[in-house]
Amino acid sequence: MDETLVVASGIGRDFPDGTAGRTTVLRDVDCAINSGARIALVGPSGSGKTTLLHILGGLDRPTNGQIEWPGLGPFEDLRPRWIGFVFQSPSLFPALTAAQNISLPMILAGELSSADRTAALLLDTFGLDELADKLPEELSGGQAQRIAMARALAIGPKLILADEPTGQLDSVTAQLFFDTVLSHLENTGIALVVATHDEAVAARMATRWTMEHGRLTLQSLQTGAS
Ligand SMILES: Nc1ncnc2c1ncn2[C@@H]1O[C@H](COP(=O)(O)OP(=O)(O)OP(=O)(O)O)[C@@H](O)[C@H]1O
Repeated sequence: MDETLVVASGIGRDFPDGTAGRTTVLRDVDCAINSGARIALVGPSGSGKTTLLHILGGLDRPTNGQIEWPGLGPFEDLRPRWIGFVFQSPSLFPALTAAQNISLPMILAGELSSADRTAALLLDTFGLDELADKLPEELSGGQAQRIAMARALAIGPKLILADEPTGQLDSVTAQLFFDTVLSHLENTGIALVVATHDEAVAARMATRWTMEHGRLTLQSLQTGAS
C-alpha cells in the first residue's frame, strides 16, 4: 500500500527583495508525495521549482504553511538517509573520486561494508565504470550529473528529489539515462520528483506538477498515479 512520505499544506515562501520589501516565490502550495510516485515538476524559469524542491527536502523552511514527512521519520534523519537530493548545480566533493562520491552517503550512514560494492554496481548500471577513479574536475557537466544521481540512489532512500538532472545532457543521452534511472527504480517503492525543462523526460512521469508564478497545479497523467 502507498505510504505518504511528504505532505505540504498552504506553503508560502518569500525572500527579502534587496530593498525594504519581500518577493513572494511560492504561494499557497498544497501537495503530497506517496511512495512510488513519479512526478515531473515543470514550469518556466524562475517560477519556484527549485525553491519548492528545497522545502520538500528540508533544505529550506517555508515562510507560511506546514510541511511534514510522515513516512520519513525525524527531521534529522531525512538526508542523506531517506531523501536523496540531486542539485541543479554541480555538487560533487572535489577531492573525492566519482566512486568515492557515490559511496559517501553510505559511509556517513555507517553502511561501510556495502558502500564500495554499491558504488561499483551503480557505475555499471549507468555505463559509467570508466569514470570510477576520476575526480569531479575531470568530468563533463553531464557526467557529473549522472554521478550525482548515482550518489542519490546509493543508500536506497525513500524519495529522490532531482533538480534538472538531465539539464547538461544531449537529448538522446538524457533519454537513455532517464530510462535507466526509471528501470532501476521499478518495484523499489522509491518516489521520484524531477524538476525538468525536458518535455521528453516529463512525459515519462505519471504525475505532472506545473509551477507558474509560485502557484502549483497538479495533474495525474496515468491511472493510479500518486
Ligand atoms: N535565496 C533567495 N533569495 C532571494 N530570491 C530567491 C532566493 N532563491 C530563489 N529566489 C528567487 O525565487 C524565484 C524562483 O527561483 P527558483 O530557483 O525556485 O526557480 P526555478 O523555477 O527553479 O527556475 P529554473 O527553472 O530557472 O531553475 C526567482 O525569482 C529567484 O530569483
